[in-house]
Amino acid sequence: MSTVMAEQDLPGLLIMGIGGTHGVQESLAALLKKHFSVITMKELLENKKEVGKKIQCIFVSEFRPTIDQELLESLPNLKVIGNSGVGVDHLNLKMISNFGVRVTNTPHAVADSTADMGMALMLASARRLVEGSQIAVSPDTNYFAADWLGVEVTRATLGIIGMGRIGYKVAQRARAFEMKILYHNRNRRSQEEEQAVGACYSEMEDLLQQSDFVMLVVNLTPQTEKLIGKKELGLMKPTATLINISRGAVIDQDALVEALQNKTIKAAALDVTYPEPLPRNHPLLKLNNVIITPHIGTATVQATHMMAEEAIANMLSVLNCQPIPSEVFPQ
Ligand SMILES: O=C(O)C(=O)CO
Repeated sequence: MSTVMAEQDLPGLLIMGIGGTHGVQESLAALLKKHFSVITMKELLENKKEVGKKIQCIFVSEFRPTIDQELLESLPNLKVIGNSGVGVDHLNLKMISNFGVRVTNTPHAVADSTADMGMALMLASARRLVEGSQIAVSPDTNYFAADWLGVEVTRATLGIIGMGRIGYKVAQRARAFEMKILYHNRNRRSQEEEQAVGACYSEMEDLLQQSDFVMLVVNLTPQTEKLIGKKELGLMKPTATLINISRGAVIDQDALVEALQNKTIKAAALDVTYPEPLPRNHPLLKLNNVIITPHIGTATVQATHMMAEEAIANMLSVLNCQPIPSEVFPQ
């Protein structure tokens, strides 16, 4: 007897995202279809009453759509929202939990690609890659590298703010560049963990004063909103670079613009901004000491697949009443 469930017997899963015809890349839709009867937003909107009853899970892919009260009211059998990604600041956790719905995230799948992105931004900013690329393709071929010298990250001091999974992976990578690594975190890492990557715990103020590169890797919470403002930027060296791979709102962006314009700090490299994308007339887009990428920390073939796999495992655990690998709770 076959143990493969017929499509109509699989739990209904709503995909919320904007890529491809299913709301995610086709390859991810195929992965999800092995375990779920996949329903698109369009199908739900066409027949809310009937289709709504079938949905037990929502898979939130990369584009952070709104999950509001009205949507939750239309899904009486919803049990879990499987977020693809670690940050859940786009979800109203309290409101969702009032509906008895669990929320899960994917902290393991995102760690390597996001840490790589932090390193990529640090190196790109230090070695002025974006400017270099523009010069290389410009009509003016009469350029001198000596006019736009970069700096080396090797043996420089890196201050990591937020030493969770991603922060720690950044430290592992930075060690290969012989960097002096300072970190600040709510909870200090064990001595063994610190020694394994050669990282020293530091108070925020000391970290900001001593680092050549400051990298933000914290979750966005009410405690970390505008964690880096005028005062903190003022503590940084005028030769220092601020790198953000967490969330845009962790920085007071007006203060950052001012600090970059006044050369309080040398440069910024941001994978995240507030809002995303920035309005095209935003002053950050006019500065040549800034690199901005469009929140692509996990935009790799490998990470998107691992995130889907981690989210699937989380959602199936909820449906099967098993221990949930990565559940997120309201604060
Ligand atoms: O996983 C997330 O939430 C990210 O934003 C990674 O860049």
